[in-house]
Amino acid sequence: MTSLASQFSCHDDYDPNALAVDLGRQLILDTLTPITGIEHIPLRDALGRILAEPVISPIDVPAHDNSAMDGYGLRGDDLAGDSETNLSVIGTSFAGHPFDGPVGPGQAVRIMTGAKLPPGVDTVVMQEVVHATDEQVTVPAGQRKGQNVRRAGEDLRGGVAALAAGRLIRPAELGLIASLGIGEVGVRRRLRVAIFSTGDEVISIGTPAREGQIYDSNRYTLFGMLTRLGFDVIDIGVVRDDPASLETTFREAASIADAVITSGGVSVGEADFTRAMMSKLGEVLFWKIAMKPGRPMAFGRIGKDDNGAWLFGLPGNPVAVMVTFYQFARPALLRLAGVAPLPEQPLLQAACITPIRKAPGRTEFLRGVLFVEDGEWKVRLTGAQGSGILSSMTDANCFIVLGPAQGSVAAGDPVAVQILDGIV
Ligand SMILES: Nc1nc2c(c(=O)[nH]1)N[C@H]1C(S)=C(S)[C@@H](COP(=O)(O)OP(=O)(O)OC[C@H]3O[C@@H](n4cnc5c(N)ncnc54)[C@H](O)[C@@H]3O)O[C@H]1N2
Ligand code: MOO
Repeated sequence: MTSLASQFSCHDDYDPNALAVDLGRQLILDTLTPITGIEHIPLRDALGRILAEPVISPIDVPAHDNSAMDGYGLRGDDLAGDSETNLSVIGTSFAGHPFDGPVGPGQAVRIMTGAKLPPGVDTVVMQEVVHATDEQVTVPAGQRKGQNVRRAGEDLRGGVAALAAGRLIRPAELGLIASLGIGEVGVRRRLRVAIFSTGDEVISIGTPAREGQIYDSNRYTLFGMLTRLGFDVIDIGVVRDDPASLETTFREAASIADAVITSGGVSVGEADFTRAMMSKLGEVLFWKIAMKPGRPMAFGRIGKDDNGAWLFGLPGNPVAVMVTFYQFARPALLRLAGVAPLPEQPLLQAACITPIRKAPGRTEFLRGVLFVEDGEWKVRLTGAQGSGILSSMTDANCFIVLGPAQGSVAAGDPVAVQILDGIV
């Protein structure tokens, strides 16, 4: 690997004292190369996985011209234009049971939605607008040749890539692949991510907390965020602030995972052995990011080749873990897992009803509740915003993103909002 330090320090904008959020994110993305390895799996199992090869359509979808309405199929040239058209009904075309014979001038067929157009038919008139008996149909003036017809291949063309490699398979992709008659797909193997927490004060649930001890929440938020991305999570537990245990754990984690995420120990405290151990075992950069929360962060690689893994050393504070995960680790891990570069998630603009004090110079990610009032997007703060206050995340449905140039926000000012949950 090219030296991370040399790569990053030669960047014009690099400031080791406070790296801009966008720059840090980009530097990480530029460093990572996706994992390799393809698994061929049944379609339903592919939900949430990433295509390792394109899906080539073996057929046109739809396979034939068909009706978009229940009504009458006819020849567009028969339409009289400004007056009614009378046609004789010679049969019915059902979806799955087409009317095979040709439809000649002056003739029509009863046709259902999805039914193949018989030869000669190029136009469908919906049944609600006609007068019809079993033998005869009267079509009103004003119908257009070619209307209400779905053309063969208008969704997907045979021989062409319907989905590119690197596409995340969501419900829409499952349906689209199924529409091609394909029951198995080639996906990237699942990304393996090891997590552990550090700190003598941190204990796992199940152990009674003594004075000064706290329950580990970071492994749970990390487990949740990683699992929702479809990754395999290897939970290593809590590691004491002790160099020997840290060294063993880092080595083991790097040998079994593609990426290791730790929380705590990246600041400058006297018990921050994690930081020293990361430096000893790999090429790791310690960043101060110009953001709040989530100022200290480590990124790099520990271990060598197959025994190595990418490292994200997130700060210990529970909200800082979630913010740095969403802003840095999430896009990086998706790239590592093989997702093709994603368009930037669009930020919404909303009127902030809570005034916020802020000095320019860093990006702040405040926890907010986005809502609609009087037809307008509005957002309010969840309450206290300390980086240890995890209830500010549970109450939130969005981050309010105040960029580096932004100063204080007055009530009613527009702010950028990043929505936490989508519907797909
Ligand atoms: N002199 C300075 N002090 C601090 C700085 C600084 O720049 N200079 N930065 C502050 C910021 S910002 C943060 S964030 C923290 C990050 O420090 P560490 O990554 O070393 O984290 P810890 O000190 O280990 O823990 C911070 C905080 O979070 C609690 N914690 C840790 N792990 C967990 C866990 N698994 N579950 C729940 N809570 C956890 C821990 O008890 C501490 O309260 O440093 C500041 N200080
Ligand atoms: O910025 Mo620190 O990361 O929580 O408060």
